[in-house]
Amino acid sequence: MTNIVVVGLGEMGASLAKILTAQSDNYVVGVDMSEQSLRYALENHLVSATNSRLRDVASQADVIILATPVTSIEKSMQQLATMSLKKSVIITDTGSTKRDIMAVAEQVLTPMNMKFIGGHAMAGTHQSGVTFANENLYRHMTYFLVPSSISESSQLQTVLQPLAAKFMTIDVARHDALMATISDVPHIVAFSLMNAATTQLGPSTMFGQYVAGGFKDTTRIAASEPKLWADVLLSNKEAVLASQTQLRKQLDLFAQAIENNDDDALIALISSARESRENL
Ligand SMILES: NC(=O)c1ccc[n+]([C@@H]2O[C@H](COP(=O)([O-])OP(=O)(O)OC[C@H]3O[C@@H](n4cnc5c(N)ncnc54)[C@H](O)[C@@H]3O)[C@@H](O)[C@H]2O)c1
Ligand SMILES: O=C(O)C(=O)C[C@]1(C(=O)O)C=C[C@H](O)C=C1
Repeated sequence: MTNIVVVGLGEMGASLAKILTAQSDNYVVGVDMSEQSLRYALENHLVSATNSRLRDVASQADVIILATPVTSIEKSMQQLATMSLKKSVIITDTGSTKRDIMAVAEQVLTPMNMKFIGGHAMAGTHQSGVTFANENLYRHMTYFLVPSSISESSQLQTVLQPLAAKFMTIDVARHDALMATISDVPHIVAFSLMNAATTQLGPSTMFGQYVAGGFKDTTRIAASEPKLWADVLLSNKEAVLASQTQLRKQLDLFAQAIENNDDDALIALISSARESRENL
């Protein structure tokens, strides 16, 4: 029997818990600060048992999965470093950025000989909370793994095999630079588009009836959880700011071309984007 503790029963954690609980050789304990989420998880068989305190269940765990916002993941890692855990325990997380989390791992877990493997699935949606548990969330999706200096990922991959994800080992710097461009700045763009629209048009209830696919597609992720995204953006500060500079340059190129009535420049900019999007 593999004892798995999942901390944070939101979309990512509850989906993991649901898939792992369905395996008869797993015993999955869900931990969350929301009593309501714990009750929902138990009633809907997403977990085998629940507890509101990591401290009460960590010592029995073979695998601990931290699936809360990034700053809470770091706090849990610091708490785990002070606890008496199984020697063989594997600790992992689901955080969207890896630099700060891996730094905490090396700072507090490695000295205690606790193995940590950073995890991040390129899955999920703008929705949050336990009711969005989805057993197909990870299927065929890229799942990045970042082992610490004393760990390797094969054992964790075996435990997570039921997710049917595509596991890929990656180094921290490459991961976070990639995320800045393909996930973090796109969220900033969606938040900014939404705020720019309401600044110009008033509350979205005033213009919602007129929007079609263009606005809906480009702003879906503006409905994401604020604390989660504040944590992501601040934990990938340098890469996000660098990527945002590139975006600003692109916006300036469009502004210039429009200002100059430069049809050729606009067509070149749009054609280049169109070709890249078609080849995505
Ligand atoms: N949503 C996505 O698209 C996505 C994708 C990949 C990775 N992630 C990462 O996975 C993590 C979880 O994201 P999510 O979308 O599942 O979030 P979520 O908002 O759906 O769920 C977070 C859960 O953590 C609980 N929680 C928060 N702080 C806690 C604490 N200190 N102790 C116990 N429980 C706590 C909340 O009650 C909630 O149930 C984040 O680090 C996020 O960056 C999210
Ligand atoms: O599809 C969405 O709603 C997402 O935001 C998923 C998404 C992304 O593509 O940026 C969000 C955060 C990541 O950590 C991984 C995936």
